[in-house]
Amino acid sequence: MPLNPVISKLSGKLVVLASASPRRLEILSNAGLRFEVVPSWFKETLDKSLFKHPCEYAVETAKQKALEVAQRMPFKHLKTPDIVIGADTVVTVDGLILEKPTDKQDAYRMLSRLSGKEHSVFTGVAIVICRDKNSSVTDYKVVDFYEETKVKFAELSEEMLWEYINSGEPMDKAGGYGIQALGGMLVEYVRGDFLNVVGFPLNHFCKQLGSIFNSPPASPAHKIKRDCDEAWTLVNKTTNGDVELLENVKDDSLTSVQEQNVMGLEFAKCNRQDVPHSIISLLDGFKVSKTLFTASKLKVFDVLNTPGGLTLEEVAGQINASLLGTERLLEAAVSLGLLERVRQEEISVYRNTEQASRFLVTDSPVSLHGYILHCNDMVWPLFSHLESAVREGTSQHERAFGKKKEDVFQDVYYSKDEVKIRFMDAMHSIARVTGKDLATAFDLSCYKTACDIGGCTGAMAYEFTKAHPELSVTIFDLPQVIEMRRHFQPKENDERVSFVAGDFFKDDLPKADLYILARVLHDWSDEKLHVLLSKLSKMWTPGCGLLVSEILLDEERRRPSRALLQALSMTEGKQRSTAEYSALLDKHGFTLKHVKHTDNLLDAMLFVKEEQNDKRTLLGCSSASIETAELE
Ligand SMILES: Cc1cn([C@H]2C[C@H](O)[C@@H](COP(=O)(O)OP(=O)(O)OP(=O)(O)O)O2)c(=O)[nH]c1=O
Repeated sequence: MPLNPVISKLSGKLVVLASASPRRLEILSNAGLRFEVVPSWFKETLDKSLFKHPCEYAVETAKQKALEVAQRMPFKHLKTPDIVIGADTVVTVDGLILEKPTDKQDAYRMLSRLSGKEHSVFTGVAIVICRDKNSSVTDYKVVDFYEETKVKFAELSEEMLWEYINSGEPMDKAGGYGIQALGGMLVEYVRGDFLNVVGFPLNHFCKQLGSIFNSPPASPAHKIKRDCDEAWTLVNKTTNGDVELLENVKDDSLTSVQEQNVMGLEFAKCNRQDVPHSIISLLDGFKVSKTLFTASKLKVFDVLNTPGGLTLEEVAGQINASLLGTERLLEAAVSLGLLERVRQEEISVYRNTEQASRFLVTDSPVSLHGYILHCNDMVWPLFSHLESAVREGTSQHERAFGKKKEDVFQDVYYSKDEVKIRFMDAMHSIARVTGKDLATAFDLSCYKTACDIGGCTGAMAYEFTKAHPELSVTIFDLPQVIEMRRHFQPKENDERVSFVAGDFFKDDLPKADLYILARVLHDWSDEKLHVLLSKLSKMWTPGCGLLVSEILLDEERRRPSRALLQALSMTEGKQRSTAEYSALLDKHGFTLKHVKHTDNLLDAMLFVKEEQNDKRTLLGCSSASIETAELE
């Protein structure tokens, strides 16, 4: 009697392991599974930057490995497998994904990065179920999942490192080590499934097989909480009634994983059903935000922007704060992955993680510092009156800032220079982080002049001119904003960027081929927007385009929660879905042509006006770009 009844269900089926890994072969055959090995030819070259989380990268690679074998076998091996199993193991540390080292130097870089630290090992697994529909067509269903294990390395001396590298063991292993052999000596502790580190999460795999092959799940559906978004989208698209049970818990599982991820807390440990992990994370969310705000306000990330890092005493001295308070702040920031603590010559020093250096240091080109301070100084006080906002259905500016507000932009935010600059800095941060993605979201080669309405400091405009050498951009914003923009002079001077002062609700807009409305529409009610959109519509000439950038809600208005949370403190505007924006603009004759979900803070939509049937004249773009401009 095999230990796991599911394994026996596979007897008589052609099961294929799409992997050359001897470790996977050993783990699965030790479990009593009978299978053939057909190594995958899929090259592990997916663009890592396209994945929100390393687990998604590992899962997608595993899926591609398995599908490649499933599709090749009927032709090359002249038989169709029943099940193909693919897997991919990656090590993640400091926001980086480490795969197999390319050479000894690469192994050295990986291992010295892991030295003295805890890291995560993710194995993504894909189970492809193949069914011959007829002699020439095979139907594939994919179930995928991942497992995370935490591993802590001891401090490794140079001598140990090189001795281990010269043993040859690191070269075919993710992260450059093999925990099951000599590499085991480098490890202080392991949290989670050991076999997952070795390359295959056997326990989780058996549970998944149980779900697929009809045996009732070992416990209620929540068992699958650790699966990621991609996996269940696929299940949803491709599987039959058996797996719909899993699909039903999709939303719960996503909420749990996503919310925890957003807060920078550890990934859900969802094996325990009796602990409300996701609720605890939500409960702690405000502490997480405030830790980030405080560290940013005290310029901890600027102070730590030095190559070697600083001791606690040095940081406390530089930020002029108490030793105990600084220690608590730094330790909390370490736990959130914002800082790391390493031992150097018997003393502990703190240093920025790569993410912090990139996004939290004030003078980084993509710094979020300005936006973080805005959240601390302007949004936090509003949220502390959320209960009143909900009861009254009104903005809480008066309670939070002691000032009645008529027009949020002119009265509260822009009343003092210091406040103006802080607000502009927030917009400037967001524009710098999102600008490149928005500028390259669509083929804009047919436009020569653009007008960025409410373009603030011009940070977005500079990204557009950088991406499009033929384009000139005029920023149209309030006179006070244009006057204050001198505080945000760009490093390089670009003569193709100019500024015009005016109020987009009252004054004439500059003439342009392309209008840009980035992060403007959500701030206003439909009624107010009709004023702006009518004006835009009147100035419209054939060939013009309108690029709208916002956080786009899904059609059920459930995600991303970032948009809905932002709405809680909004004044008169609202967050909208793509269809809602489309309907709003449609009233003024604008037709949505293309939508781009950028995976950045803002998404993009491109609108045109179809006054005649001849799209070519209207868009003024080449026929090739017209085809790609069709709505997805
Ligand atoms: C971290 C770690 C990884 N590994 C191995 C597991 C995997 O075989 C390898 C990660 O590379 P993978 O690309 O996941 O797998 P692979 O190239 O060996 O095989 P295939 O692509 O054909 O499936 O690293 C260990 O053996 N021990 C360890 O401690």
